[in-house]
Amino acid sequence: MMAPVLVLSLNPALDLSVGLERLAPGRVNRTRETHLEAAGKGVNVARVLVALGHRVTLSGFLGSDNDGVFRRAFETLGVEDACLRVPGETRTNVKLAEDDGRVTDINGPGVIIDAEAWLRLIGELERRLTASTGRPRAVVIAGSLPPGVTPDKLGELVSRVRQAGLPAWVDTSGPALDAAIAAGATAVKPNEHELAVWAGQSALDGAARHAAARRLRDADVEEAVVSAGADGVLWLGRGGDWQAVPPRVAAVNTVGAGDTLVAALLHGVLEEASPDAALRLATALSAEAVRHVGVGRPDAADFSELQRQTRVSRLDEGDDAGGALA
Ligand SMILES: O=P(O)(O)OC[C@H]1O[C@](O)(CO)[C@@H](O)[C@@H]1O
Repeated sequence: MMAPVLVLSLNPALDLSVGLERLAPGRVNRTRETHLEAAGKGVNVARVLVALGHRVTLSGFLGSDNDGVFRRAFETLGVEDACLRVPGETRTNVKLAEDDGRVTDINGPGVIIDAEAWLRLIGELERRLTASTGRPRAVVIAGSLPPGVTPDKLGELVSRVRQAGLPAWVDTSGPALDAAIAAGATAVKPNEHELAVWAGQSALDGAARHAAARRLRDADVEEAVVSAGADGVLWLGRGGDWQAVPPRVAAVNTVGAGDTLVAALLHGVLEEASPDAALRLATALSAEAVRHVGVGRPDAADFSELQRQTRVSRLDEGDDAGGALA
């Protein structure tokens, strides 16, 4: 079994994925298929880490009124369920996936977290960070903040993880991203839009995106990772500046691709893979994810081929890197 990881999902979601030919706003639409799944960024990260062989404990908050789908998913996956139950329902997020690959996300705010629930989470985190056995090797905090959890509170989680001497990988956006960076997050993964917001610009591409990613790393982040859909991934970290471009795939549903990237890249770092092999695996798995509803499947029959077709290059030296992580 590979390194144990603690994942904090502060704002999980039931994802209702709806496949339809073309969305006609304001009209009656007929769906082709619908699929309800336990999700949210932290839950998706946990799924991928488990598929890659890690022991995963998931904590955070779940509404006690509708936790059945989550309980069953965690049991099936073999994820240790350390989620705290709070009164109410976990939000349902709707994902409208049209035939041309366009996806419309409709995400709810989440269940209200009061001071008592927050203290319970801090207690749970401290127990995990100081456990004499099964202590995690890394902590991932992924997703938006539910009502009642301020960016400062997210910063408190990051600080506690860092004070315990563990890496904190954070995938969030807006003021929460600022707070995570200020608190010393080890790694952050905005997408290109979230990076533009962070950089105070309307949009970023090419050299401007690379420059903003450099600023992010220089904000004292060890690993700055930027996902940009079919344009690929920028990874500026301790192993240098890297870029990966995935092979073209038929996009069915892009939801979960970024979560797949975070999990698979952390896997590579924990397993001490070379930067090019780690980035190749993570980028290829993220491309695999967009071919269907849900996260990337490392057991896909053509996964080695997807890795082989992923172009990885070093930006600060200019040499093309080869090799795939088995
Ligand atoms: O926490 P946020 O930013 O609202 O995002 C939640 C959504 O993100 C996803 O995890 C995909 O990244 C979905 O499963 C979920 O509905």
